[in-house]
Amino acid sequence: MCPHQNGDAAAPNEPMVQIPMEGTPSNGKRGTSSTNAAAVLEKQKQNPYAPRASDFLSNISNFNIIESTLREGEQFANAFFDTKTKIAIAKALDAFGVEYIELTSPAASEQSRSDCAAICKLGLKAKILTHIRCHMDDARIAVETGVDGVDVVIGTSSFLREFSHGKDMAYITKTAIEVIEFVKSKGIEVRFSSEDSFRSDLVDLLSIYSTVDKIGVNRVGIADTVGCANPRQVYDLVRTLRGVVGCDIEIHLHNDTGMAIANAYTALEAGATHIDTSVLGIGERVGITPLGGLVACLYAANPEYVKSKYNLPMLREIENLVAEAVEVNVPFMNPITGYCAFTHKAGIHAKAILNNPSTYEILKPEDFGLTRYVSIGHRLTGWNAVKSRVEQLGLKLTDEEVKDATNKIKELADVRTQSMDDVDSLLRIYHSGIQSGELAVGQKEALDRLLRQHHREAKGEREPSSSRERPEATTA
Ligand SMILES: CC(=O)SCCNC(=O)CCNC(=O)[C@H](O)C(C)(C)COP(=O)(O)OP(=O)(O)OC[C@H]1O[C@@H](n2cnc3c(N)ncnc32)[C@H](O)[C@@H]1OP(=O)(O)O
Ligand SMILES: O=C(O)CCC(=O)C(=O)O
Ligand SMILES: [Zn+2]
Repeated sequence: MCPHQNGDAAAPNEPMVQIPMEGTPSNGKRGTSSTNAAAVLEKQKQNPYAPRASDFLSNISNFNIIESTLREGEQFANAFFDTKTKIAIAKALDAFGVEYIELTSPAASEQSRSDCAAICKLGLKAKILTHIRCHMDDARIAVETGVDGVDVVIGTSSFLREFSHGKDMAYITKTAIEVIEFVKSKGIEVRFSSEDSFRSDLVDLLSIYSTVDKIGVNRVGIADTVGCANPRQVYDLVRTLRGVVGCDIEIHLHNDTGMAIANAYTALEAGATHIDTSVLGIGERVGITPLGGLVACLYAANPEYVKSKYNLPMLREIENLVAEAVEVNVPFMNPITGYCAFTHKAGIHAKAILNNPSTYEILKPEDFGLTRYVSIGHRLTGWNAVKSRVEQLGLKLTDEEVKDATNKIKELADVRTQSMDDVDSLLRIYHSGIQSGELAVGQKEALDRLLRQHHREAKGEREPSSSRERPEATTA
């Protein structure tokens, strides 16, 4: 079980030191889209990766999240959300600050319809959307639920036209107009999306988007339904569409090849305004752009893009809520909340992290209500990490002595990873040996004797800790 799911911060099965957050220098900030051209050019001279003047289309500092855990997420094979769980997830997402919450079609089942109506009555700040087929029957049910908007979708690729609904572009266009005008007549938002956009004919796409834009659709949506798109294709399609429609542009990206976060970021750079996410990325197959991963990616561009809008420390709680609801663990490599997301191990990393966490961290754990750790009791450790533990324990050792003790930790860790208790006892024994004069730097046999003596004394009081013991994280 991941420690996060026990409500604990990241902490792998190794001894770790929690290190201070104070005085952490801010991450290198990149300019915003409002930066003037001269400043941008100057910045580019210093950093070729800084935003370019041509990035005028970019919405990375100004975007909306359409959170689809309660629609796309319900399509995850393991998902079953009862009413109570749906309400808990909707409330948590609202408290986090997402702009929109998308719900399963009320045409799916009677329970789906009544849950949709119930969530609409919660009075959340987030706008509530439901997601329907491009069909008048679905639209009539949707507008009666009390939603703030309806997301309409229909497949435009040859695959879907042939093997799903069997309709041609003329029929799709005619029905889209009818459904959009009907939803608009109810005074609520309407979005039109082409399913499987990246395998659709570009002329067909631009033609239907242009038509629905002209009749006043609020947003058009692009969907990488099969997860086949790469960032360059996403950039090209969104940028082209940006030149064709005046309305907002939403994008929905599946993660079959692991591109969903990169593609979402690129879509914003190209002028998309709304990104679909789900918590932990759950959805059909391997799902879509994960909320946490998107937040991490935008934070890395500039922390203010997300800090100003979202309650970042809630992310872990929301992920745990959804993970529990769909009976999965938060993946160990999950951005931000993964088991070891803020744990540093190798000696070279540990030294630099202790001097300045930004050396090896692009995300500040404290911004997410999380804690940074340095792992010590392993063969990759270094004397700087050990010294920081020595200081935390209030022991007085010279640098030479810390290096000597570090050699012993490495020798022991070559056999098995040392727990925090193991490291602490070794350091205390080493320290008292030095204080009493029983030990001096380099006296390996004397140190071994003192350690053996300690183990004999401890025997019977407690079992030696196992190499995979749950670590204690100590406060700095
Ligand atoms: C890529 C996506 O994730 S899109 C969203 C997917 N979401 C859902 O499917 C919601 C849950 N779905 C359901 O509960 C059901 O599939 C329902 C209620 C929507 C439809 O159920 P059924 O009427 O039994 O049809 P079934 O699911 O077998 O087939 C889908 C039907 O919708 C039609 N269809 C498929 N996509 C669309 C579309 N975008 N617009 C209009 N009609 C469509 C198909 O042609 C088929 O029609 P048919 O009954 O004439 O064969
Ligand atoms: O409505 C949309 O834009 C996307 C629908 C969907 O889930 C998909 O195409 O994968
Ligand atoms: Zn999808």
